[in-house]
Amino acid sequence: MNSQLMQELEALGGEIRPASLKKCDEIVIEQPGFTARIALWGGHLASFVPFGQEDLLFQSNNKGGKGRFGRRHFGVPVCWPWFGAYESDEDFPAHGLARYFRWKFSEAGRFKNGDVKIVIQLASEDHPLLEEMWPQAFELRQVFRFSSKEFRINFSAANLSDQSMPVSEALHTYFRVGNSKKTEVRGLDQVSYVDKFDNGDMKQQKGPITSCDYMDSVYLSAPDQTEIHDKKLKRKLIIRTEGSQSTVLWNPGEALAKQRNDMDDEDYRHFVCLETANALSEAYSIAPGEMHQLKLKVHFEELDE
Ligand SMILES: O=P(O)(O)OC[C@H]1O[C@@H](O)[C@H](O)[C@@H](O)[C@@H]1O
Repeated sequence: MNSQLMQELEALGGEIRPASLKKCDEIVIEQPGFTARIALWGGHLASFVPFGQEDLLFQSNNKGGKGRFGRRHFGVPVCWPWFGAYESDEDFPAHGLARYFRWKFSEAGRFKNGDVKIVIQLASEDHPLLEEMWPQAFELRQVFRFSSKEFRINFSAANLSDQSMPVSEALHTYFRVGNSKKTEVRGLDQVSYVDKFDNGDMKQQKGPITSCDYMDSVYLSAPDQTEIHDKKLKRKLIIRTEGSQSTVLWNPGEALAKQRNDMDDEDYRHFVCLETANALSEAYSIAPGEMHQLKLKVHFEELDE
């Protein structure tokens, strides 16, 4: 780690700490208004705790799946360059490669208004296995922005190859909630969705989603603002997106959670995945030399309902 970068991080009240995940390290920023953690292995926002609040992001105590492509469930994993199963090779992991490699810490500083800025990057040339599995050269970048009331993630993917690059993707946010069964998602009324728990049938949402403990739905042409109303933790999370056509809602529910070794039986009660995505028919291509950005902004407020 270069010493100037470390000094910039320290000036923000930050440090690099060893993390249990894959024996790799993480960036920890402690400010009067919040604490944030960014895991370098898998390159994602792991935790964001505003002062006096519980984490906005879920953390599983389960150590996750075994092996090179074992999954753990916390924070905002990045699914890229494919969402879901990889159809051409069933040995490839679901949800792409970006969450299985170590990212590089590249910048620490502040935005003009004082918000904290951290940047991490992953390039295909950084890892021979990445180049082998996805031969088209690319560079990914995540700019994290933190203030006491919100976090933002600006994820960009550049196609450095000379051929069009097919992409489906998600910022697969594991939001922490008090009780998934008593959590509502608003903002998707009248939106059509693919119900993956019902043979992929196409349906239309009527009103809010009033219980979030068993669902696997890809909302297409989804609006760019949704809300999670958490009655138990008495807070409302307002989620705004850019560059994303699809919104995915996922929670395995009790029975499926029990069948999984990579999460604890009760985990499903404490998260709702609301994913900022381009999935299924909304996959797209990045032209040679071009890039695409996916932006997520999560703001919290007290819920007085
Ligand atoms: O890879 P993870 O974090 O275990 O998430 C898996 C889930 O991710 C969701 O995005 C999918 O729609 C589900 O079908 C899938 O089971």
